[in-house]
Amino acid sequence: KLGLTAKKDGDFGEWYSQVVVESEMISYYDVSGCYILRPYSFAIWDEIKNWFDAQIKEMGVQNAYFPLFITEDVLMTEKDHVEGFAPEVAWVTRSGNSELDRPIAIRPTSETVMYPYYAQWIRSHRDLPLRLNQWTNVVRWEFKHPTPFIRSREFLWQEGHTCFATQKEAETEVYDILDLYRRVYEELLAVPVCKGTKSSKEKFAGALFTTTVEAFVPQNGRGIQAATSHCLGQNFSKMFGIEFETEARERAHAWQNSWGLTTRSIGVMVMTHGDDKGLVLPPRVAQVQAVLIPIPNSKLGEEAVAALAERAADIEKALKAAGVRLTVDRRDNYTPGWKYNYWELRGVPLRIELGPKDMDAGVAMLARRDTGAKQSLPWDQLAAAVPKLLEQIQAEMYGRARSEFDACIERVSTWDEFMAALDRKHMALGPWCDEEAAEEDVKKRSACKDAMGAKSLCIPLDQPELAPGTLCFVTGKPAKNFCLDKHKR
Ligand SMILES: O=C1CCCN[C@@H]1CCCn1cnc2cc(F)c(Cl)cc2c1=O
Ligand SMILES: [Mg+2]
Repeated sequence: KLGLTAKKDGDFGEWYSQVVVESEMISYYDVSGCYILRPYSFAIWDEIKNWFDAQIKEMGVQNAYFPLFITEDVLMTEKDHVEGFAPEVAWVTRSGNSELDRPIAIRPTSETVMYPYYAQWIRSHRDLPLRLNQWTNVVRWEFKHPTPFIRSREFLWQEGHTCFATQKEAETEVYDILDLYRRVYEELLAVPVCKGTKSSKEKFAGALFTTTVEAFVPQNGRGIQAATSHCLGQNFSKMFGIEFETEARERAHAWQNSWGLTTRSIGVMVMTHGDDKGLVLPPRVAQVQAVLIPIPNSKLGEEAVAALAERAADIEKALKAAGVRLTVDRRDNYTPGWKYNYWELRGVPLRIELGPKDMDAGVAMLARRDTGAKQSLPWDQLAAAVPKLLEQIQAEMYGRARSEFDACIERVSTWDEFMAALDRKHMALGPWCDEEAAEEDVKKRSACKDAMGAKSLCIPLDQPELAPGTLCFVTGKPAKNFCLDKHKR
């Protein structure tokens, strides 16, 4: 069975689920909230991992691996840090048929696993900076509706945990990493994001401040936290005793950061670019960037069949030599039309047709997956043109998504304008006093029968001009900055 029955502008959730399953990215699994990442989606995680890993290694970050398990005592090192999260911690309580005398937690994140050892390893300023990262899975037994890639009880991520001697070094890294996250989304996944700082209510309680890249799904008006980079200050180093002797022979607590990007990024890419025919993959992360489909004409003699096979082999060789990740679909048990649907469903950025007319004319017909545009090219121009066309597709996919994202942000200065923007499933960028009371107020006043009110996504790093005397659109107090909000559903 090929193709989708749901429409992206119809039942979005059903459309999304069909796309990720029919394109063979995901299989549902018999433990609820868990999914199988099949090769087609794992290849995208590989691309993201290869790029990001090379970047952080260039910054001097090293990879390591810490255990999956956390003892109850260690997890509870900072009771109030954990208490809000306690319901989502998964525990091992027995092995075989013998109960463990103390339950052991499965890591939901690794601060409490790593930091007691950071305290052992860091003694002197010479041991700093210590910058470790791990590519792992984590488990959070969430009860909200699970969605492939977006919210699952086990997911893959990288978690970076770094220690510095000074606040300045730590803060610089927070923003360096945040920009790498922006680049993962904008340059690899062609997904626009907004860089910002979380409000005090939305930030991670253990952090001094939290920075984030926020994505947006116009179809359902939902903002999505796409990655996060925290400055932890000295909160955790004081909690875990990560102290060092400074050059002036004084004792000081390390300044720490932690930062994470998860497989949610794949889901955001699917939601942003997919259409009613299925996936649309950005060429940078597409395992198959182009598929060549030779179309034999059974009426012609075997010399035509041989010529087609030879030409296909020539084109394959030339494009692979040009660095194009190409597949040739030579299956003789499917029609060309069937193959077109098959590769469109899988979002392959470029189809190259080689039919009888093309053979006569010495050309190949190129069809773009993102726009459907077709163009024919002489064989000897393919090796130069196809890589450029793939780059053009990447840039235009980003450009279209960026302008749609920007069109979904409405500047507001009054409560009514704020509610109107949210009701249009847009984000609202408004001047506010940046106080928790204002956020509580927004959440309560905006909660109407169907939506659960609004929440703030972030305080964008890139702030509009705040005219003196501008008032908070919620409390009427003097505004401090602009905050980006969206409907919570
Ligand atoms: O977001 C990141 C980036 C990567 C490293 N970690 C931080 C903070 C994670 C917050 N957080 C998030 N979720 C959690 C869930 C839990 F069950 C427990 Cl016990 C703790 C947490 C928790 O601390
Ligand atoms: Mg959570």
